[in-house]
Parts: sequence; structure tokens; C-alpha cells
Amino acid sequence: MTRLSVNVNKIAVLRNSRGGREPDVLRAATVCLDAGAHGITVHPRPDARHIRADDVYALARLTSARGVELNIEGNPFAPPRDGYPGLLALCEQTRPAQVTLVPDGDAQLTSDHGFDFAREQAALVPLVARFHALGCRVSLFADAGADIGAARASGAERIELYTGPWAEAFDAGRPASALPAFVETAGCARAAGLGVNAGHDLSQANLAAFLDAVGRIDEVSIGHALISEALYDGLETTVRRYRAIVDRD
Ligand SMILES: CC(=O)[C@@H](O)[C@H](O)COP(=O)(O)O
Ligand SMILES: NCC(=O)COP(=O)(O)O
Repeated sequence: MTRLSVNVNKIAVLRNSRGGREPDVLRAATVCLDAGAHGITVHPRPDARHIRADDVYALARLTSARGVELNIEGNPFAPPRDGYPGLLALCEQTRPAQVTLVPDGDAQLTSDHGFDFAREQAALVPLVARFHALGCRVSLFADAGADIGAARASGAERIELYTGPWAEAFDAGRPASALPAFVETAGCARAAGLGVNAGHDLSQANLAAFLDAVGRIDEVSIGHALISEALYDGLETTVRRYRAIVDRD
């Protein structure tokens, strides 16, 4: 069964635009869980453009009380700064069930690539071990076509397939062009004993075709499209629709 983790970054974007408390990240996360989301994802960034450390602490309390997964994403190499304690410290303080390591820099508008595992394996091995010591499952952000052997050697339990190229190909009306690399990489990962997550720009339009083609995906984390769709249809209805998609096989 594919599990749905709702990324609530975009709720914080809207809240931060006025500096007040609304929309309330915790309330939105609660609505998502009540509607059937299996977990909550956040990707706090060092510039605190959306999710802040305090949000992570509050969401950790919520998810722990509800017995559901909190997935914290971030660049483990980004140094702490004012208002951002760093990914390792955040995980030490909140003990999320899963941490997703993403190799992106502050200047990026959003995540747009996975790790070069062969190059970064030596740096990842001790880091993965430190997250394990905190009790976190570790997932590594990976491009379709990534070196799965090197990813496996880092000690992580899962990869998260970066699905931006899938969404782009789907929008451009040539979905079949993107699929073979995802199918191949997911297959190699599963054969190597890794779990496979997927995320970035997944939407109600493109999710079912992706899951149908790529096979067993342990978890999808979805934020931008889901929150956008919720503006039209409501958060509860939208989460229920995603659940219907991930539940249908
Ligand atoms: C890791 C990933 O795929 C990103 O989609 C991310 O979680 C979204 O981050 P932003 O909301 O900052 O664009
Ligand atoms: N890991 C991907 C994620 O959390 C959400 O990405 P997006 O749906 O906001 O593009």
C-alpha cells in the first residue's frame, strides 16, 4: 500500500506572507490527518521561507500524539543559522519517524535534483548513521537513473524518487518518455532491498499514471499541487481524493 504524506510547507508560505498565525499549519495538518493522510511532511529551509523550527516542534507533538509519521526533509550539510538549528539538531529535538536527505542549496527555488551517490557516499555514510542513532528511518532524494548500489551502500533504508521530470513530461503530453528511467530505478532499488518513496510536483492529474507504471511505492509526499487544489475544493476533500488514488491498488 502506498502511504500519503501531506507536505504542509505551502500553508506556512501563506501564513508568513502576512506575519500572523493564519493559516495555521497545525490546524491544516490536523485536517489532513483527519481526512486520511498517513503522515505529514515538512521541508524547513535554512532561510525559514516557510516552515520554521517552531512549526516542526508543534508538528512533532501532533504526529506523535496521533501515532503517525512525521517526515522531515532537508539538506544535512546545510549549517545552522539564526532560526534554523540544522537538520540533525531538528531531528535530535523532534525524533521524526523518517528523515529525507535532500542535496539542495538555499538559492534553489525548490528541490530539483537528487544525490550524486557515488560522489557523496563517503559523506553520507556517517550522516545516515547519526540519523539512525536518533531512531529515524533515512530516505535519500534520488534522480531516476541514480546509482542505486552507491545509495544502498550509504546505509539508508529508502530512496525518494525525485518526480519533477515525471510531472514535466506528463504536462508536456509525453509521459511515456519519462517512465522507463523511473521504472528501472525503482526496480533496482527494490531489488537492492531499499524502500521507494516518491515526490515532487505529484498531483491528482499525474499520480495514478505514475503509480500504475512504477509499481510498489511505499510513500508519496505531496504539497504544492495538493494545497493548490485544496484552494478550489477544500483541504479535506482534496486529501480524500488523494487517498482514493493511492488506495485503489
Ligand atoms: C524534497 C522535495 O521534493 C521538495 O518538493 C520539497 O519538499 C518541497 O519544498 P518546497 O516546498 O520548499 O518547494
Ligand atoms: N518530497 C516531496 C514533497 O514533500 C512535496 O513536494 P511538492 O508536492 O510540494 O512538489
